[in-house]
Amino acid sequence: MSRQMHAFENKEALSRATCLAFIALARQTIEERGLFRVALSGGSTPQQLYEMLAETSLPWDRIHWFWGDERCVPHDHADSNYRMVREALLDPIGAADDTVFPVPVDVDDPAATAQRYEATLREQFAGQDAPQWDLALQGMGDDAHTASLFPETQAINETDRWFVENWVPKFDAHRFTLTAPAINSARNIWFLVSGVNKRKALDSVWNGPSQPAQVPSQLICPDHEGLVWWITHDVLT
Ligand SMILES: O=C(O)[C@H](O)[C@@H](O)[C@H](O)[C@H](O)COP(=O)(O)O
Repeated sequence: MSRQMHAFENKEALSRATCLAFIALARQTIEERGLFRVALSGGSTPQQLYEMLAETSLPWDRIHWFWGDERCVPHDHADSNYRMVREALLDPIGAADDTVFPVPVDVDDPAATAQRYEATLREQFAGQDAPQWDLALQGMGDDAHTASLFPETQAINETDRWFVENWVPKFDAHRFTLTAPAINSARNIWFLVSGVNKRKALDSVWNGPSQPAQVPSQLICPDHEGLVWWITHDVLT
């Protein structure tokens, strides 16, 4: 597995660079295959990227938006990744409903929610062994989780399903997440990581012993060239 790392002075520079790279990749992909399918990360780091993308001009009708993970909350909840992306990007660009594929959260039935989204993904990526995203955007927590693959949780062991519910003891709540195989199948996987609080986690992912149960971001190791880490200098030891 080859992996690249680009380091930037601050989050604005990181967001601007990833925005330019996103535009280039999307244009090239749409030219070659007519459609660009991206699995979005939640959390706070990518929000500025989404806001910058909203100020650009792309063939939005040829971009399909999916979520790599979601919280077990209604779409209008402050913690919803869907709400964050809608406000930062999808509403400003006027994304058409048929290009947006949110996780259909039913807070009373997490299992059914995950099954329904899995069915959506298998429909959208029909005939594939795993969803071949053109781009999967990943964040990383200070515990080295990515998406909602948290240390010592059930979802990190899932290898057949593409999308699952995951009980996360630290939040005493369910989350929803792509499984590692359903992320590794992406043509391009970009981690966006910023903040001194991520330093230890990044070091454990890059330089530590292989222990994915405790360092879930180590599960993201595609067998191709497309893994790129976009980080700020403060994350480097
Ligand atoms: O739903 C989420 O929260 C994310 O998908 C999660 O995996 C996030 O990327 C990390 O927790 C980093 O979050 P920050 O970018 O807020 O540090």
